[in-house]
Amino acid sequence: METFDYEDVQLIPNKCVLKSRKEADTRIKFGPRVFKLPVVPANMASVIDEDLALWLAQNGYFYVMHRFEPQTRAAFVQRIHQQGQFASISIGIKDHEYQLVDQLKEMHEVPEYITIDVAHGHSDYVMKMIDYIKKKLPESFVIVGNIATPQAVIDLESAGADATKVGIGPGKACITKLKTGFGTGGWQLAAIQACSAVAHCPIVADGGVRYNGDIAKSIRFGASMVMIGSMFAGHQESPGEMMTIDGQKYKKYWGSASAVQKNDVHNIEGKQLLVPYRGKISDTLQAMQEDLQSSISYAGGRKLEDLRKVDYVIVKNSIINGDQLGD
Ligand SMILES: NC(=O)C1=CN([C@@H]2O[C@H](COP(=O)(O)OP(=O)(O)OC[C@H]3O[C@@H](n4cnc5c(N)ncnc54)[C@H](OP(=O)(O)O)[C@@H]3O)[C@@H](O)[C@H]2O)C=CC1
Ligand SMILES: Nc1nc2c(ncn2[C@@H]2O[C@H](COP(=O)(O)O)[C@@H](O)[C@H]2O)c(=O)[nH]1
Repeated sequence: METFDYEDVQLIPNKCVLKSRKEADTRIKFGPRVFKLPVVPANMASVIDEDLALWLAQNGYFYVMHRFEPQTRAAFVQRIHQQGQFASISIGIKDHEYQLVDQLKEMHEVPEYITIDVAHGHSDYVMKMIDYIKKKLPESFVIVGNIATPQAVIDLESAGADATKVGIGPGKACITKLKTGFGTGGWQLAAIQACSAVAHCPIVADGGVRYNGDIAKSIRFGASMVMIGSMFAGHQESPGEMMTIDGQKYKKYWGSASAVQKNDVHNIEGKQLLVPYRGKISDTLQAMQEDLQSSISYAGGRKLEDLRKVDYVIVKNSIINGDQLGD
């Protein structure tokens, strides 16, 4: 298999058919709804909270609320539905997580989207949870992750997944590749290509995006939606604490499997770091939209799908993407 990552690939332009980049359509139908952009902030406690989730929904963006305040999830679904917005939550696979599914069913509060969020998603226990959700809440669109291989896509789609989320180890706050030797770190883009080649359902590319152009590359290699953590963690609206060092502003960004998140020292596969402060999230989303419109124009197209057809070259190869172990 040919391996490559975001920084190894350049897409090749085609003749432009647009008078203005504003004509390029970045909308995506994902599950039951259409969103302005094929981009979603990561379902991490350092990236999203309930206020940001509501803002994203109200403004036409997809969101996935994290699962690290487990007792608040049912009330969140109820509250966001009362405000006329869609509910999109995360769930784990431990025994107590089945009670949340039961509770939502009893409350008649069906989330439009449920993301099964575990480190190693290609698992019998994940398939058991898919089966349970599909029996109890069949109207929910179920996204399942994280995975790294075509076989995982095949198995999870067979088990009922409506979308699969690809990316083990490419994240900025991730140390899985260093601690376990496993994952898609250094070949995340090739993993997206391999997984999408067998997929019948949408693929979410998750982790490793460092520049807006990586969104277009993700779409080119088969993603329908792109999940991003570090590039969304530094905003005014982001949950992390603000810090000022030598006059520069930063926000804290920590992994979901970090000691900070787990409050534990066992099975740590994430770290905490500082990311530059970036101001309002609406400005970042606007810039992402403009850059993606420009990408569509370079592709010689009018809409997102036109990115799928462009040629590319591999310009070099990388392994670790510049990431390092934390303290
Ligand atoms: N995308 C990525 O590269 C990664 C993402 N993460 C994120 O960190 C968070 C915590 O994930 P996770 O630890 O799975 O959540 P949980 O703590 O909920 O663990 C999931 C369950 O699966 C079991 N399990 C078995 N094998 C594994 C394995 N290799 N890795 C993890 N669990 C395993 C765990 O048991 P036990 O703990 O006893 O083994 C536990 O019961 C999630 O949000 C996840 O997305 C974490 C690592 C990698
Ligand atoms: N191995 C780990 N991966 C993690 C952890 N927390 C989150 N993640 C994954 O990273 C992406 C975001 O990646 P980024 O490159 O955009 O910052 C996120 O969606 C998860 O899949 C962790 O503790 N360990």
